[in-house]
Amino acid sequence: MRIAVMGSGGLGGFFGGRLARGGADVVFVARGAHLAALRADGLTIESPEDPFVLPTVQATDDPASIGPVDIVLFTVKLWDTEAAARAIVPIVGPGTAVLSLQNGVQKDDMLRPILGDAPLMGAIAQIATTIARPGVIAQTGTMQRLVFGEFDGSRSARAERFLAACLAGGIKAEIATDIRREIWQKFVFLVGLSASTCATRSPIGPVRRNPHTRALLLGLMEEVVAVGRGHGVALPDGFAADRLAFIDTLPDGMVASMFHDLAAGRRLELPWLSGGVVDLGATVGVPTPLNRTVRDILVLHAEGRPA
Ligand SMILES: NC(=O)C1=CN([C@@H]2O[C@H](COP(=O)(O)OP(=O)(O)OC[C@H]3O[C@@H](n4cnc5c(N)ncnc54)[C@H](OP(=O)(O)O)[C@@H]3O)[C@@H](O)[C@H]2O)C=CC1
Ligand SMILES: CC(C)(CO)C(=O)C(=O)O
Repeated sequence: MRIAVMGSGGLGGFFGGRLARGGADVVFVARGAHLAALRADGLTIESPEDPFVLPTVQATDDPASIGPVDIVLFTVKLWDTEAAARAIVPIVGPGTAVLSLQNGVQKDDMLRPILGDAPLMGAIAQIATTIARPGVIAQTGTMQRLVFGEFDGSRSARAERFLAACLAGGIKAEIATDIRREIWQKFVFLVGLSASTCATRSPIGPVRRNPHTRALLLGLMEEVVAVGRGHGVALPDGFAADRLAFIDTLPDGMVASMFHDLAAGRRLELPWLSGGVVDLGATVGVPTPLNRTVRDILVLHAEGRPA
């Protein structure tokens, strides 16, 4: 199976590395010092449960040079989506599936005008990874799960083939029957975690223990559920409370990736997290005052600190 990883950072480097280890023919699209390191020294995955090194990998900054592929793992930050989507047009053939593992619920709608409906397969990733240094991806914790599926709910041959490639590489993967709901379910949790930890500048432990911030966390997630339902997604009753119970099982020091970006003065995916909740709420008349407040508190940091 020939796979291109469009954006070989924390997420793409980790899953692309495991797919290559499992025997897939993987080409990593990267740039700058990270690309130079991948070419010179291969890819290193630092992980508490399963570290490994691929001494040589195929890496390029020019997707057009790759030729048609079976799968594109689309793993750039959300602000790079349109440019990266245009760059992969030459490698998307009639049988190619494009899986955006990005966060948020608007990602596939951003890809659709550029790539069309047919290549898109829905997907979510549950993992915590980052580029530790050029050529090196670090995984925090041991959680790793990849869920994907066709938007029409069918169990397609291309999804089955990709599942087999994932399992061969040691990825905990599964095919979903309702991938849109899966994407929203992750969104509920992620918006709660990112908004509450970033707004309070605190990891999740203290947030969930204090009654005021606990209520804020629950309220943020309840708004996402209401917006999702407004958009026709069958999120179950009590789903926000269910996610709060899940959050109670996380380590005290857990934060969202947006917290790391905020702390480091990097650009934020805020417009597609709490900002996305506000925008999508407005289109269906669902009020989102808590997410609006978080967005408005953080918006001055959304472009990152000037260099
Ligand atoms: N990391 C994680 O644990 C998780 C991340 N996600 C989501 O996945 C997405 C990706 O996140 P993450 O992997 O952390 O981000 P990273 O910044 O680590 O990786 C993205 C990589 O793509 C590169 N890139 C962007 N555009 C191009 C281009 N045109 N050509 C070549 N390389 C390009 C970036 O390069 P440069 O640095 O030069 O911009 C960067 O190396 C986000 O939406 C995030 O929310 C979801 C679940 C977990
Ligand atoms: C919460 C987590 C780590 C789950 O994958 C995530 O997606 C993020 O912080 O961006």
